[in-house]
Amino acid sequence: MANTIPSLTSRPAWKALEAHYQTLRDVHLRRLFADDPGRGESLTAEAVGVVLDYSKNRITGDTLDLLVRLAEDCGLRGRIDAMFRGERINETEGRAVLHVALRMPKGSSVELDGVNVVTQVHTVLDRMAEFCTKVRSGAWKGHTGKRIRAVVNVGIGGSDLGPVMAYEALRHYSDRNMIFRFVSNIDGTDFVEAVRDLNPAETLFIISSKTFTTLETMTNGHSAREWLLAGLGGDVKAVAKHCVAVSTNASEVAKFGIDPANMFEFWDWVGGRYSMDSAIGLSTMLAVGPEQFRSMLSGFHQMDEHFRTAPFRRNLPALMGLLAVWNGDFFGADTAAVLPYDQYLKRFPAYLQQLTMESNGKHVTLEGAKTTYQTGAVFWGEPGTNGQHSFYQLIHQGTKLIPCDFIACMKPLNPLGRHHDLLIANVFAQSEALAFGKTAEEVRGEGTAERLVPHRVFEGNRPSNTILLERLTPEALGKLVALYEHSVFTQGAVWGINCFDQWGVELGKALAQRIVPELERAEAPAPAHDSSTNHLIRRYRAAKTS
Ligand SMILES: O=P(O)(O)OC[C@H]1O[C@H](O)[C@H](O)[C@@H](O)[C@@H]1O
Repeated sequence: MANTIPSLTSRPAWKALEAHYQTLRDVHLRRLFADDPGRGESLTAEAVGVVLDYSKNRITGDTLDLLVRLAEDCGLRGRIDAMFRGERINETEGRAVLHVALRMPKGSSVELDGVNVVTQVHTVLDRMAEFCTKVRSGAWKGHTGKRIRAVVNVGIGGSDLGPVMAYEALRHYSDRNMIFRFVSNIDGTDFVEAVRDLNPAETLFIISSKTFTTLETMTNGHSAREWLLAGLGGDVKAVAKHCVAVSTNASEVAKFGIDPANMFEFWDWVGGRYSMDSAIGLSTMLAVGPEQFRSMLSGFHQMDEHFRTAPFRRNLPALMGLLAVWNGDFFGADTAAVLPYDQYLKRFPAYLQQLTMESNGKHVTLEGAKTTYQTGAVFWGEPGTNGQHSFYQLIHQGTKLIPCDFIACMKPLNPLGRHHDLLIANVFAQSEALAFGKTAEEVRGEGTAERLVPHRVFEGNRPSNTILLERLTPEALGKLVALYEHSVFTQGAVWGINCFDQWGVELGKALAQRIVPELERAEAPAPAHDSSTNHLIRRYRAAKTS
C-alpha cells in the first residue's frame, strides 16, 4: 500500500538505533568519558544564552547521528514548519497550534483563516498592559474606592499551573506591596484558605478558564462572587470592579455576569498547557508589570526561533526531545526527573507535569493505530538540594533508570554568603555521582568493611542533562519553558502522536457529573455502578446523614 505511513519501529533509522543500542547498553559513562577527553565540551550545546550539557547521557556521536536521522525520517522539520505556518496540526480537534504566535514581535504575521493572529495577540497584550498599569498604580479603584492589594487567580490545569509557576519563578521581580493567591481545587478549603485574611474591598479575582465551563473554576468563581457580594454590601455593581475574566468563550463569560469589557481574550489555537504567555498570564503581568512580561515573551520567542531554524544537531529542544526518546524507548526509562536548583523554580516540575504528560500521554498515533513503543515518560521532581535528602537515594542506588534534568542559574538573585557556591557545588556533584558512581575497589580503598561494600557501591551510568541559565530573569524563564515545549513537540513528532488534545481527562469528568446527584439528592435511587463504586457512594451518603 503506497500511502501507508511506515510504523515508527519499522523505519530504518529506528532499526539502526536498536542495533546501535545493543553496542552501547553495557558501556559505562566512565568509559565514554575516558575514551574522549573532550566529551564534556563537545556534547554541550548553547543557544540564546541557554547551555545544555548532554554529555552525561549514554550516547556517542553515532547515537546523535542516528537520532537526527530518525527525526528527519519522522518529518520533524515539516511538523515544525506546519506548526509555525498555522496549519491545523491538532488534527483530532481540527485546530491550529500557535502558542508560538503569542510571543512573536509586533509586525510579524501568521495568518489563520485570513486573519493575522499576531495583530490580535498584540491588541490583547496592549489591553492587558493598560489594565495592569492601572491596577498596579492604584488608578483602578475597587467598589468602595480603595485600590487593589490582592489578586486571586481562579483557574485549574493550564489556567493555574502556568500562572502559579511563573509567579513563583518571577517573585523577585514582583510588586511586594501586592498579594497574589491561586485557587484551583474544587475542595472548598482551597478557596476558604486563600481569602480568609483578604479584604473584599481590596481584592481582584481573575477568573481564568479557556472554556469557561470547567466545573472547578466555575464553582470557585461563583464562590468568589458570593464572597465579594457578602463583603461589599450585596451590590451587584461591585462585581465589575473586582472580577475580570480570561477566556476564549465570551458568551459564557457574559452568562457568568462578567462584563465583556473586563474580559481578556485568547483563542482556541492556544492549548491550555501552552497558555501561560497568553492572557492567562494576566496575574503574572500584574505581579511583574508589562515590561517584564514582554521580556518573558521575548525569551520565549528567541527559543522559538532557535528551534525553528537551528540544525537538529545543535538544536537544544530537538536534542532534548531526541534524548528523551533514546532514554525512554531504548533504555526503558519510564520516568524522568526534573530537578531545578533554584528555589524560585519550585513549581516548575508541577508545571512540566501537565505540559509533558497531558501532551505526550497518548497510546495511539495520529492515524489511530495503537503504538508498539512507549510514549511520554512520567515526569516528576522537586527543587534541589531538598530532593537530595529524600528521593535521590532511589535514583542513585535503586533498580530503576531515571534520567534527570538538572537546572541551575550561574548568578544568584539573592546573594547570601556562601549559599550559591554551595548550591551549585551540589548540582554539579549530583550529576557527577550519577554518571560515574563509585566502584567496589574505590569503596574498599576507603577501608570499608567487606560486608558493607555492596551497600556502598554506586553503579553510576545514570543519565542526566544539565541546563544552565545565566540568571533567572523573565527572559530566561521564557527560554526555559519554550525549551521544554519544543522538546515535547519533538518527542510527539517522532512518536507520531497528537501532543495537543487531552481526551483522556474526559471520562472521569463525565462520571463525576453522574455521581454528583447520587450524593446530593437524599431521595436518589440506589447507585447503579460497579460494586466498589456503589459501596463507596453508600458509605458517603451514610456519613453525610449521620
Ligand atoms: O482553562 P479551562 O478551560 O478551564 O481548562 C482547564 C484544564 O482542564 C481540562 O480538564 C484540561 O485537562 C486541561 O488541559 C485544562 O488546562
